[in-house]
This record gives sequence, C-alpha cells and structure tokens, in this order.
Amino acid sequence: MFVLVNLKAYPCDPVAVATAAHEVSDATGVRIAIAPQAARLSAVADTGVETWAQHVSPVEHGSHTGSTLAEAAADAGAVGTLLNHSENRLKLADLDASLDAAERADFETIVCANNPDQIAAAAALDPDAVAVEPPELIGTGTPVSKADPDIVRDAVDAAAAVDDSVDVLCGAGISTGEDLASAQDLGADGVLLASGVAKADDPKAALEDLVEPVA
Ligand SMILES: O=C[C@H](O)COP(=O)(O)O
Repeated sequence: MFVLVNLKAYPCDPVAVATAAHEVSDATGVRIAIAPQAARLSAVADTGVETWAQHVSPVEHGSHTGSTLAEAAADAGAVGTLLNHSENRLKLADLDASLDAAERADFETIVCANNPDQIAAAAALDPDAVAVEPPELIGTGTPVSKADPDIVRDAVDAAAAVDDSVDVLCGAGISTGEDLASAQDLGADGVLLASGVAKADDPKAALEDLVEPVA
C-alpha cells in the first residue's frame, strides 16, 4: 500500500512530519510520501522522505507568474505530483497539460476525482494512478472506506475497465490502520490522507498506527 500524506495548507511543521514519515517508512518498509506546500518542497525532500508536489501548473518555462513549474518542483526534490485535487480542480485541457508538464519532469502522477465516472475519465488520461475522494468526507475523520465502500470498489472497477495498469488510491477521512486495511480489502493500492496526520498531536504515532496492518 502506498501512503501519500497531503499537508495542504495546514499549520503543521512540514519538516517534522516528513522526518517522522521517513522514519516510519524506513522502520516498516511501507512506502510513505509527503506532499507539502510548494515553497517547502526542498526542505521536505532534504529529510530523505519521498516528496510530492500538491499540484503543477499546465505550463512550460515562460511568462507564467504565480505558476508552479513542474521542472522547478523537480529541482526542489519532488518525484511526483497530485493533480485535480477537489480543492484545486482543473479544466480538462489544463489537466491534460499539467500531465504533460509532469511527464516532462519525469514525475509519477495521481489524478484525483470525486466518483467512479470521473475516475474512468481520469484513468483515460494515462496517469500512473487515480485517487477517488468524495468531497463531502474530506477532513471529516469519517473514512471513505467505511462510510462509502461501494465508491471505492466501483472506482477500482472503473479504472481497471479503462486501463488496469492505473493504480487506485482512496482518500477522505482516512486516519487509522483499520481505515487503511478496509481500503486495501476494497481493492485500493494506497491511501491519500491529510488531516489525520497533519493535524495529529503526534504525527509519527499517527503514521505508525496507520501503516501497522501492512507493516
Ligand atoms: O488530500 C487529501 C484528502 O483530501 C483527504 O483529506 P483528509 O484526510 O483530511 O480527509
């Protein structure tokens, strides 16, 4: 199982979370990556943890003020990027161009989507993985793998029907090992989570609990 922790814009210490994630990943053998704010990519990558961008812009080098250039994210140490998160939705043409930008930077890619129909559309764009997240469960602590197991099962089937090489993650409300185990039982290849770690009093303990079923 792949565990991707999106720090969003939460007021946590990204280096402390990244250090904890690196230690837990090393100790357990579970793949754990951290997606910090763009300005903290380099500091997070310096901890040795696998580092992802939260987004890259659909642009090349040029006159694009305020963009997140994929090549710059790669120079800062990122090796992958989320795209089309429900808090940063993209128009179809922009999503396609962001995937092109990610490919130029040799990034692994995960395209987020709300439901199985969108997952099928996202899988058709040829990302490495897709992530199904019902927006209404994000940040609630109510895990999608328990609250809406059918959406995970259906997302796994929808992605496989388009391209069975595309991995499927699920996210929204995931925080415990039990949540992760349920996601795995439903066919997910990984989990995408945020508040369960970024807002935890002890992020290392939260990560240890999360990965315990697959460690
Ligand atoms: O990117 C992460 C997801 O939006 C899930 O967030 P959450 O774990 O706080 O529900």
